[in-house]
Parts: sequence; structure tokens; C-alpha cells
Amino acid sequence: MANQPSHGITKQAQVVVVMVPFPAQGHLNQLLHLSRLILSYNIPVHYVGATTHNLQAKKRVHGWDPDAAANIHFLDMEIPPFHCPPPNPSAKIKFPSHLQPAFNASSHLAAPVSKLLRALSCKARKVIVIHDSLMGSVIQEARLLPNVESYIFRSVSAFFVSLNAWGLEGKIAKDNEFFPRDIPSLEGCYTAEFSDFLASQFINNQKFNSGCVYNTCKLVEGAYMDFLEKQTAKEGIKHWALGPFNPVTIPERSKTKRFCLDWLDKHARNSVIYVSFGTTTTLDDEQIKELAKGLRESKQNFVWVLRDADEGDVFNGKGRRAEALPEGYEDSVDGTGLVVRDWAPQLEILAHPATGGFMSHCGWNSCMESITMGVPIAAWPMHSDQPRNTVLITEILKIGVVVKKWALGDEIVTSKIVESAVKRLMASTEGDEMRKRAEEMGESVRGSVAEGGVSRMEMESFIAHITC
Ligand SMILES: O=c1ccn([C@@H]2O[C@H](COP(=O)(O)OP(=O)(O)O[C@H]3O[C@H](CO)[C@@H](O)[C@H](O)[C@H]3O)[C@@H](O)[C@H]2O)c(=O)[nH]1
Repeated sequence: MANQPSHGITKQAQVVVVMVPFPAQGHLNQLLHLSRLILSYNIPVHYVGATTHNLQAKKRVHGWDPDAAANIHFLDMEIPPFHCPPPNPSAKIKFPSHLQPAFNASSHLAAPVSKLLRALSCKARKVIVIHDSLMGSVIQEARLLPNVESYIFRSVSAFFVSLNAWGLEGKIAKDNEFFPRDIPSLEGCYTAEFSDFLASQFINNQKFNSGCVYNTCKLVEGAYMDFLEKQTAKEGIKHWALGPFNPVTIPERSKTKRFCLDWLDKHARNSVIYVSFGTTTTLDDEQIKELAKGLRESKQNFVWVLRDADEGDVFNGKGRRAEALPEGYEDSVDGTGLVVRDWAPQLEILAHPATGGFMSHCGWNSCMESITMGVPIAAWPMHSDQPRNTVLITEILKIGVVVKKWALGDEIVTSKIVESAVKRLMASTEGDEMRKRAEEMGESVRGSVAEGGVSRMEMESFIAHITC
């Protein structure tokens, strides 16, 4: 460990928080953002992970600088080396199965995390562990320590958790007005190996759970938060909607030296669609060509982040697929389209006034970032929770259009489909209405973190609960 566990504890009476994130960008990111919110209550935070994952989280975060924050301690744990193959663009199931060795390797954190928690529990009055729901096995030994409490972080929407966690699909559709009747199946969402991994973590989660926290806002998912609260009322398990975790405003200075933000500066308000599929999607060459053509034919401005899924070690991966684009493509869209191959400042792009739409796979970070910044979504789900998030965005919140219906399976999305979805979102009255709704929702969500706002009150309730 680079840092010693005793950092940040000065007297017996303190409460400390230990974050145990799952080693994938969409998870590392959320718990790092949550750390910033907890730190603002003067509670020290220990962020625990393998050295490479801690570095990844810090290097990629947008909207604040963890290195400049006081009282956050990155505990870089050494784990045995693991090898992940590169992503496979032609895999039938789009779930990033190449990352499974990294997921499995996280079990090596159990021993150092236990050691850390034992050390902290001797010095602090209370140790609050906030762990990803996929890291349940890593914190089990802490059950034996009298002053350690464990809170499960659900990295997905409350809507998705409501549908899955208690296996209620059939019952919900009939009994509850807040759930639509047609819910996409989970077939094709995960590999069998990952489903087994999920199941094993959930068995552990049930053994040691003081409550659940979510990166959502009651203004967006209040009905589902209430639903979850009722489901676990008998066990006394509470649920807090502490989001949005991401900063709701972007500091001006972080815009420096960002080519795509300068490019956006030259475009009119709401005239650009941002296209990005997170860190776990790899499209095959044919699909990249169809997407490229569809974007050009739509005649709308776009910023497209063309990257493969992350590799196991993001500092060694290529992350780019330049060769798949049709010859001369970038020249042919010069001025209207920008292809980005590096890590893009997504939060800043979504916050930019020129961005009026987001073509997204509907990963939960992307959904929350887009909702916060008031940008409607063209939803193209790839795997995991994304098909169901698509339902939340398009049917329930009505702030988006569907690009690809999940029922189409692994069928290619043609350029015509892309073109029509982009035009529907960016150049139609229906799209304008969605943008208006998204902007209104964004404004209230940003307001919810201010004094007296609903998210601020949830956070205050959580802080009061863990410090009492
Ligand atoms: O060039 C890039 C690419 C991505 N991002 C950020 O990377 C994150 C991506 O997260 P997300 O949108 O959630 O997508 P995934 O990376 O695919 O996330 C995985 O984890 C999420 C949380 O569990 C799930 O909801 C998704 O389905 C799952 O694929 C977001 O914060 C983006 O802002 C950038 O900032 N720049």
C-alpha cells in the first residue's frame, strides 16, 4: 500500500468512509464522484483499489481534481498481475467479457481491505464501508468488526434495480402503474460467466448490508426509490438517492486545451449531437461504417468518440479504431463532424450549449450526466442494464428516442436507421419537445443539490445516519 491506513484519522471520535469500487470505469467513476460529496462534510475518505485502477479513476475524472482535494486517501493495493485479452469486435454478446479476468482479480483485494478495515476500526469511532454491489465478497471479514457498517452502492438506475433485485418482473407489470408492461429481456445482456459472478456477489451482499445508496435523484426516479424502500421496509434496509454524483457545474478552467470543446464553441446552441458508447462497447467494422454514413447523411453536426471498449489495463490499450472508417471520411465531414479517438471530456461536452443531443448506449453514468446537463438521448443499448435504461429514458421520462430496439438482437443498425434517429432527435418538433423536457429536468436536477433541494436533503439524511 502506498498510503498507510491511519491517514486522515486524528482522534477517536471520527467517522471515516472507505470506498470499495468495482474495477471498471463506469463504477470507479461513480464512487470517486461520491467521494467528493462525502468530503464536503469533512469526513475523510479512503478510496481503495489496485494501483492501476486508482490511477485510472483519478486521471479520467471530469469536473474536479481529486489530487487537489484534501482528506481523500488513495490506497493503492498491489494485486497479482492479471491478463485481459483485447476486446472482440465480432462477439455476438456485446458485454465486455474480455474484462472478466480483471473482475475476478478483484478478489485479491479481500485480504488487504480486511487489514485496512481492522486498522481503521481501532482508530475511528465508526468505519463506513461503501462498496460496489459487485464487490460484496471483498468486505465480508469486516462483519466481525463491531464498529464497521457496510452500505451497498448500486451503480445502475433505481428502475433497473427495482426490476431485477427481487425478481419481480411479472408481478410489477400487473400491479404497479409506474412500471411499463413490456420490459426488455435480459437475454444477451451478460455472459454466463458474468451472471455467475453477479450471483456470487449478491449472496455476499445479503449477509452484510446496512443500506443502499444510488446515483440517482428523486426528481428523476422517485417512484422507484419509494418502491425499493417498501420492498425492504421489513428488514429495515434504507435506500438513499444521493445523485447526481457528477458535478452539476463545470469549472471554467478545465476547458483549456480541449480541441473538441473549442470545436463546439464554433457551433450554434443545440446544433450538435454527441455520439459515444461509454467504455465497454466495441463495434465491428461494418457497424462503424454504417454509423459513419448515417451521421453524415443526417446532415446534422456531430462529435463522435470512436473508441473500443477499455482494455484490462487502460494505460496499455489502444482504445481507437481509425482504420474502420471509410476512406476520406473525416475530410468529407470537415466542419460538420468531428471524430475523437482519445478520452473525451464527456461531462464538459454535455454541458456545452452547442450540444443538443446525445447518441448513447445508455450506461448509467452517461444517462445521469446527460440528464444533469439537460440533453436528450438517442438510445442505442448494447448490453447489461442499458436496454432497460432505454425504457426509462424514452418511455418513462420521455427525453429520448430509440435508435435500436433491443428485440432486434445482433442485427446491424443500418445507416438509414441512424440517419432517421438523428434527424428525429435533432431536427423535428418531437425532438424539440424532448429537448425542452430534458432541459427542464436538467435544471431541476442541478437545483436539487443546492441547499434545501431534494438530493441535498437525501445526502444530509445519509450523513446524519452514518455519523450518529
Ligand atoms: O471518451 C470518453 C468515454 C467515456 N467517458 C466517461 O465514461 C463513463 C462511461 O460510463 P457509462 O456511461 O456508465 O458506460 P460504461 O462505461 O459502459 O459503464 C458500465 O457501467 C455502468 C454502471 O454500472 C453501467 O450502467 C453500464 O451499462 C456498463 O456498461 C461516463 O462517465 C463518461 O462520461 C468519458 O468521459 N470520455
